[in-house]
Amino acid sequence: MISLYTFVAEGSSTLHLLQGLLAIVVTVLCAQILRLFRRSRNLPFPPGPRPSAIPFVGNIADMPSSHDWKTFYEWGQVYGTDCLGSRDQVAFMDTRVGPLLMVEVMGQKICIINSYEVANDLLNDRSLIYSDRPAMHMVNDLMDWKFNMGLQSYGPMYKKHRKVFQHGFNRRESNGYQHVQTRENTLLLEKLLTDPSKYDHHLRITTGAIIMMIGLGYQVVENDEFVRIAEAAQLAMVSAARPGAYLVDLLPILRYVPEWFPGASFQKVAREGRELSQELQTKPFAWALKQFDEGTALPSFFKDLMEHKKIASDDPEEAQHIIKCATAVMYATGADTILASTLTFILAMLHAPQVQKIAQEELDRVVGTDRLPTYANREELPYINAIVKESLRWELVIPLGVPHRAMEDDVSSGFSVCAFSLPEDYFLKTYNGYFIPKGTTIIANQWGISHDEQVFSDPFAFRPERFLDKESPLPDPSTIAFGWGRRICPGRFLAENSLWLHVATILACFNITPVVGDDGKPIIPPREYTSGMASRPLPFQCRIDPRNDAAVELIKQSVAALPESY
Ligand code: HEM
Repeated sequence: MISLYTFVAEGSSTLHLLQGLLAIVVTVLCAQILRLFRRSRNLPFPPGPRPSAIPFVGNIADMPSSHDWKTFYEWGQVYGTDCLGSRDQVAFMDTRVGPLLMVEVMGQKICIINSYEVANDLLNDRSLIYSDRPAMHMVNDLMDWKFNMGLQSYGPMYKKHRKVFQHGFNRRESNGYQHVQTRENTLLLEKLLTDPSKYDHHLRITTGAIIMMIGLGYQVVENDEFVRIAEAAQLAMVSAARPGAYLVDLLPILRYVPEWFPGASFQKVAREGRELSQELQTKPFAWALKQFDEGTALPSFFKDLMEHKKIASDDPEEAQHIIKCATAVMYATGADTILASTLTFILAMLHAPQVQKIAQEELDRVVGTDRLPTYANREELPYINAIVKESLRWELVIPLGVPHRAMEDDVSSGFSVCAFSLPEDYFLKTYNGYFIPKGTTIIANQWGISHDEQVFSDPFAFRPERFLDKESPLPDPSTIAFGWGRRICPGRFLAENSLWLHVATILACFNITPVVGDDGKPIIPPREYTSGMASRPLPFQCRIDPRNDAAVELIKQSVAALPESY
């Protein structure tokens, strides 16, 4: 029997035990709070413009309204040397455009990377923690672009979507589509011969035709409805997807504000974008499905996936949904990007006429003038290959890439010898002295990286020669222009194949020259580009004339030799 004394005694020892436990819990909690406090107080974030004194709004007033990549590059020059890090790191950072910056907008931290090394360190080497996407409420939720795996969070469903792209557009599969690119490109040469002033229109049709045939087995026609839908939907999306373009991305509650509410004009933009997105997802797919069911579908990415549904998912319904999304993504993103890079190449030929001459000399020497260059000549044409690289570097199709998101605090093991002493674990919690917390949006300023003059000297000049120096090779621009790590563009092999053929064959057959003004002087169009997630040259005039009679004859013969249809 327990006496009152024992009860009190046992009760008091239980009490002591509880007190002891409580003390431990409180100590652990305090330590955690202190750690968090110390982290937020002491661990420095990367440098950047000073935020507003008004709480929460942060750098909203500093954010550019267009061509953000140029502002971010300029910020790099201003804030570049404000860094911690090892002596080597300081020397490295002192001489460069600021490699890593941070701003905060409405509580959202945004890291901007201006350096190839930092982009590689974070987005390639640590892609395990940097492969997510920010939520992008305007585009994903309001405009219904959730179908686009390029904007999806990194998780099991995203991985299924990504797998079908890896399967369809790895290097070997992409090379399997060269016959489509060759045919459509030959038809492009004929159009350039007949009506050169509409070169941009012809290129638009060609890039659309290539993507529609490869994606769906669909042959485009003049004023094609599917091309129109894809272009309009894509345009709406890239305008809205620019980081910080819409407040709803930072204040998701605004999603519920009705369209009629004063100041809610973004809801109208969203509704129009949503209608286009829905057309994009359903109309071409319904056409392709009909062909497939009737047994008349031509070989394509779509047909291959329908015949091997298990690549997408073991569940047939889910598989069909993934295939529908993948084909819509393919023609929504594929055509415009290839078009933009080819337009950049044409603009560059006006800015660097000597490049054209050297390329034509190489083509005449290696390929001759009685046939068109083909993919089989690729290895033998280093200067043409260098023009393709320089076109991807000189101006970027997606200047800021697609934003990534840190899924964890970056706890790299970077270390440093500093002028002042810091706790031992300090550099275990930072990237070269800076702390990048979970949830930070990461923007790789691909335009800034490609114009870092410590890497690419005279970065604004179009100089393919820079890639011919075997002694000190430069980073390949395709390792910048197509993005990073696990989110790297899965269409890059296909895109490079298209761009290469456009460059090689256009230069083999035509001279690209400026139009001449009334004063008899050549008019070199300025390097002006559209703003948004994707960018392309503003419309410009140029002359595209056949090099000689032999070139005219060559194009005619090449077209005549094409098979009637696919
Ligand atoms: C010159 C042409 C192209 C350029 C410059 C380009 C560039 C890019 C870039 C920068 C990204 C973001 C990568 C990242 O998050 O780090 C991307 C993603 C993507 N691209 Fe491309 N791209 C091109 C052509 C294509 C083509 C032809 C296709 C389709 C076959 C395609 C399909 C995609 C897809 C599906 C994604 C999303 C990848 C993901 O989030 O996992 N792209 N592209």
